[in-house]
Amino acid sequence: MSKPLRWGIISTGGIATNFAKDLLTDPANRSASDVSHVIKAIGSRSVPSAQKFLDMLSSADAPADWGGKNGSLDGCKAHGSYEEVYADPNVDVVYIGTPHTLHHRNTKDALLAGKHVLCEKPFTLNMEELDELIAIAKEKKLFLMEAVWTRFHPIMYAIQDVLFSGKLGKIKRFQADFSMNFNADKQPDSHRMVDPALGGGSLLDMGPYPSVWAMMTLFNHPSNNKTPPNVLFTHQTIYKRSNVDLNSRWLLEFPGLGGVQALLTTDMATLGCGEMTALIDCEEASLAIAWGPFKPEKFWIIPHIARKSGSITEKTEHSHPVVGNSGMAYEADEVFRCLAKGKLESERMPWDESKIVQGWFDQVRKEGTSALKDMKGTEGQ
Ligand SMILES: NC(=O)C1=CN([C@@H]2O[C@H](COP(=O)(O)OP(=O)(O)OC[C@H]3O[C@@H](n4cnc5c(N)ncnc54)[C@H](OP(=O)(O)O)[C@@H]3O)[C@@H](O)[C@H]2O)C=CC1
Ligand SMILES: O=C1OC[C@@H](O)[C@H](O)[C@H]1O
Repeated sequence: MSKPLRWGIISTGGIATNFAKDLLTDPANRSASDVSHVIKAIGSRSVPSAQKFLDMLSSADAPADWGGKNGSLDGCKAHGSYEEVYADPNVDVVYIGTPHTLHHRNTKDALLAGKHVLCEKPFTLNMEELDELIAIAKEKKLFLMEAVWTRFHPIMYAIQDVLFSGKLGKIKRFQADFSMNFNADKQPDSHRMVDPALGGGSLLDMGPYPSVWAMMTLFNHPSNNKTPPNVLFTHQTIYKRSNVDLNSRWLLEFPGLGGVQALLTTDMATLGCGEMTALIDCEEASLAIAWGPFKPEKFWIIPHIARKSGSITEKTEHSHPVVGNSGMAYEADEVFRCLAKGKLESERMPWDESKIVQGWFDQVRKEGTSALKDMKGTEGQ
């Protein structure tokens, strides 16, 4: 195994907490004998908050307590600015867990300081920002990846195996949804789901998940030959209080799959059914993916028995849990493996696929009426 990968963590919010804890879990519990992660720096907008985060990691419960006991936090510094993490010589790669509108600024600063970057979803606010980051990564020969963790989960590989084997026949129709009630009315104006200045609304926060299922099952289907879909229509309903989108819908058509249509939806004010997140209707049966869209652990193959068609006769349940971590360690392992091989981008989460999804979001925003419609990014700044 190569040397441990030395992480710097930018921000101390909800997801940075989950990610950092997962770095401290035992890779053996997820059968990853070839990786090793250590955390060398925490960056927050204030020293007390960085220190509090470090203290929390140092006293984390199982399974994240493994790292503390095994030296993964040794020499970790609590910095009162993000810049100090970018400049820290003990850091190889920076994880960015800030609100959406800061992703471009933070990633650019880290790359310009010579660090590899794993940045939370959605990668950027618009295509121009993303193009600029990719150009910098290429020029400086640095690794760059959008942290779409679901791509690396055991269930994603299992679902692709079933669909790509052809045993369900051709895919005919697709729908995927992320609906959850964020109780926006009860949140302060500054909440990242409410505030347009932080990239609020359902599209940018929740949209990566219906998108990941469409990308991994349809776009990456061998018969599709990586042909990008057309966006047939888009719609957004607006939250009057702050003018962000309460829900978004967009309909894709995949010419490479004979015109399969995919309806993608997000809602931040409506609870979905809570059982299912995506449905893929195929010739021989349907494949239904359990909730939640970010980390389902089960899927079902459902025969067309009632309609007396299809060759599959039994409904079957398939369980593929995340093991020994909360689901974010797999993407960290991908970063380790890519860097060990000297790669600048991941084949499982390539730049071009981030760009396809970014293109959908740009179109949905431009065709909608939210405050984010004409919002300028920070590219070039
Ligand atoms: N992969 C996944 O499952 C998930 C991903 N996410 C993504 O992670 C990112 C952050 O989400 P989440 O952790 O829920 O957000 P939080 O609001 O919990 O945390 C965001 C952090 O960003 C830092 N920050 C810097 N500037 C600001 C600002 N102006 N306002 C607020 N915070 C600021 C703060 O850290 P500090 O004060 O230390 O600088 C803050 O704690 C988003 O991109 C989101 O889409 C979110 C949830 C799940
Ligand atoms: O990425 C995410 O997944 C889980 C959701 O609760 C969260 O809002 C979103 O950012």
